Amino acid sequence: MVVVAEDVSRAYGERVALDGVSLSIDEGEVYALIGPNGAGKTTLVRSLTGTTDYEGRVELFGVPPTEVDPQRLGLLPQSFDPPERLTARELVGYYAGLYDRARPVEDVLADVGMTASADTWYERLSGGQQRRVCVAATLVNDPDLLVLDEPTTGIDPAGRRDLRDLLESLAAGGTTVLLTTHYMEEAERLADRVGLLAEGRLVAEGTPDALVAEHGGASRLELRTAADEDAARALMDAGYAVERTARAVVVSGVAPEGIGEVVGALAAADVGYDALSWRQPDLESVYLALAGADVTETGEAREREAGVVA
Ligand SMILES: Nc1ncnc2c1ncn2[C@@H]1O[C@H](COP(=O)(O)OP(=O)(O)OP(=O)(O)O)[C@@H](O)[C@H]1O
Repeated sequence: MVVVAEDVSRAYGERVALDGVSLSIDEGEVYALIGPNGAGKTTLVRSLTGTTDYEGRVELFGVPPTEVDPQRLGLLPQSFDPPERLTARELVGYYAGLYDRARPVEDVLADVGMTASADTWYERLSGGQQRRVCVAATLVNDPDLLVLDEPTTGIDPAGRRDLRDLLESLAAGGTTVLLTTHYMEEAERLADRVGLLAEGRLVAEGTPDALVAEHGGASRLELRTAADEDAARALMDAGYAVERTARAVVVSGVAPEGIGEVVGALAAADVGYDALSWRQPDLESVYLALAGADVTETGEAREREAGVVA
C-alpha cells in the first residue's frame, strides 16, 4: 500500500473537520475524494501529506508523511501562491531546482499544455493557466505519489480533459494518484476508487460502478409538460412509479426500451408534453443520495449532455 490512514481525526477548536477516517490506496491506483464544501477533503489531504497535525495513523510508503523522501511525493495544495513575477517556465524551473532528479522543464510544461504561454508572467496568466502551472510544479520530480487538491478547478473543459488524460497515463505508468474534485464526471471517469466524505466521515467508498449500483437508485425519466397533474395521474394509473418535482414529472425505474410505453400511456390519456429526458443513475446520483448538497455539474447540464429524447 502506498497510502494507509487509520482512524484519522482533526479538530479545529470545537469544529471537528475529520472524524475517524480510514483508507488505503494501492500502487498505481487513482483515488478520488469527493464531498460537499467543508466535508474535510482538504483537511484529509493535508493530514495525509503531513502539512497539518492530526490524530491517528498515517503512512506513505510505510513511513509517516513527514519522513517521506520529497523526491517521491508531488503535492498540489488547494491554494498555492507562487511568486507572481516569474514566467511559467521560470517557475517550473525553480521547482525543478529543488530536486536532485528533475524532469526537463519543457516536457513538464508540454504535459500541462503550457508550452505556448511559457514566457508569460504567472500573474498575467488566466486562473486556469495558473492552475496548470501549479500542476506542472507538482510533476517536476516525477513523483511516485501525486496528491492533488482540486487540480482542475478553474480549468476549461478541454484543459480538464487533457489533465485527465495526463493523470491516466501517469497512473498507467505506476504513479499513485489521490485527488479531490467537485466534478462528479471527472471522479467517475478517472478514479479506480472513490471516497465520499461528509461531515468529516468517509460515508461511502468503492469503485464508481459499485457505488452507483449500491446507492445510485433507479433511472429517471423526466417529462416537461404543461399538464403535470394529468400526466402524473395517467402514468400512475398505468402502474408507473411517479414523482412530481417543481419542474417535471419523474418516472423512476424505466429501462430505455420502456420509454415508448410511457409515451404510449401519455398518448392514450391524451396528455401532451414539451420535452422528455432519460438518465441512468451515476456518481452524481450517489452524491445527492448520500451527501445531498449542490454539485458543480447540475442536473440541467447532465440533461443537455444526455440529449432530449423526444
Ligand atoms: N485552518 C482552519 N481553521 C479552522 N477551521 C478550519 C480550518 N481549515 C478547515 N477548517 C474547517 O474544517 C472543516 C473542513 O474543511 P476542509 O477545508 O477540509 O473541507 P473541504 O471538504 O476541503 O471543503 P471545500 O470543498 O470547500 O474545499 C470546515 O468546517 C472548515 O471550516
